[in-house]
Amino acid sequence: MGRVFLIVIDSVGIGGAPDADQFFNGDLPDTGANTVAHIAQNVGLNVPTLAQLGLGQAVTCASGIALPGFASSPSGAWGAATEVSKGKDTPSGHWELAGVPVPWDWHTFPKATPAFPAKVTEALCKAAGTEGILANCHASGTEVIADYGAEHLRSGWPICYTSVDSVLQIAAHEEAFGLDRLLKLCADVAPMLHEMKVGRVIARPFIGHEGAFERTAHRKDFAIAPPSNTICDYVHAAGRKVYAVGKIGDIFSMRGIDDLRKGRDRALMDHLFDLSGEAADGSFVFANLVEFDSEYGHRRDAAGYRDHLEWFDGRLADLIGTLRSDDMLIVTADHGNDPTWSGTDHTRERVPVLVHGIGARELGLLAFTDVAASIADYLNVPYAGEGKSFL
Ligand SMILES: O=P(O)(O)O[C@H]1O[C@H](CO)[C@@H](O)[C@H]1O
Ligand SMILES: [Mn+2]
Ligand SMILES: [Mn+2]
Repeated sequence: MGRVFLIVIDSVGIGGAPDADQFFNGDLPDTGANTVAHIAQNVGLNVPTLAQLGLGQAVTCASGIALPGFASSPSGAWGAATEVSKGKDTPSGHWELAGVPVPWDWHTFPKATPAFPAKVTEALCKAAGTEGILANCHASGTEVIADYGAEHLRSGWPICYTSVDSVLQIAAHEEAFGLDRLLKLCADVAPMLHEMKVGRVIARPFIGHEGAFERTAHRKDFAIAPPSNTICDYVHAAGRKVYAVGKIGDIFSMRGIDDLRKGRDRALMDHLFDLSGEAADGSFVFANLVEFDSEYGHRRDAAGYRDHLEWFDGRLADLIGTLRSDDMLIVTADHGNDPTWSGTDHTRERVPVLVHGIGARELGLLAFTDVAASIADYLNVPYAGEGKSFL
């Protein structure tokens, strides 16, 4: 029996979200944001594997923009999916791809200083054993450690910040503050934040000294559990194996997941090659590659984003070459993060749905939940979630 490989390339949006005007970066709405098209138009983009799967057609389907130089007759099945959840964040996107649109309004913090209400600050101080916290505002994670890292080393106070997403992020020095202490701090305050419908408390450890602080790979997300069964739960309940690669374990609070493999994107691709060889018959491999978003999208680095896409494209060609003829592979995304846009936040966009293994055809405009319904259909497992199979 074939397997399904679902790869979320984090933030690789293709524009055209009908509700983009309701989402903002600073004062500017996300209307017109288009991660893939703007990278291609501004710094060039050579991704023959994704193009062959139908990326160019998906961009046109999502946003009406025609990209020159992309394959004219794809050999994959291609579509563009529209999100309905009222959040342009990672959990919203992944849960909805997994069949569960978010049923509530996320709690976000105001763009003010202090951003956090007194009860949250008090809980942070109590859990950290400190007199106060640093930052307490909206910030970019690399800038906030450059701005407050030295003060953090002097005072020992954790650096607490947020964004337009429903997050409370805590940055602390891995050696001076301690990684275990940071993780415990996040775990201690997470239940209170989840109660407030704040989606995630995120540990953001860093190392280095003044002028040369650097985040490490030990980031950990403490996320609210999905409100109902996801495709992982359905596949797992049917007695099939579910393999998570990258952040997927955190995003789904490990629910319905049998096996977790982590690392940076390059290592995650290696895990996918291993799983192409060893994943069980009828299993589901669910991967997230985050560096498009964390290293290039939020940093507004279009050339870096392009280079990472081109690296992925080459590895994807090789990965497809190792799959079995009865496997299905889907490449999609969870939201946009247009590196040419204003601000440093995600952008509300449609996402590509590029499918290898079901022949060449146009899937057209899809719902995010159609991805989950199609995976259940392909694996022939009972599924009572939302969405319609595109098979
Ligand atoms: O600037 P950094 O710390 O990377 O923050 C980003 O990471 C958060 C979680 O993905 C997002 O909400 C965004 O603010
Ligand atoms: Mn994301
Ligand atoms: Mn992000």
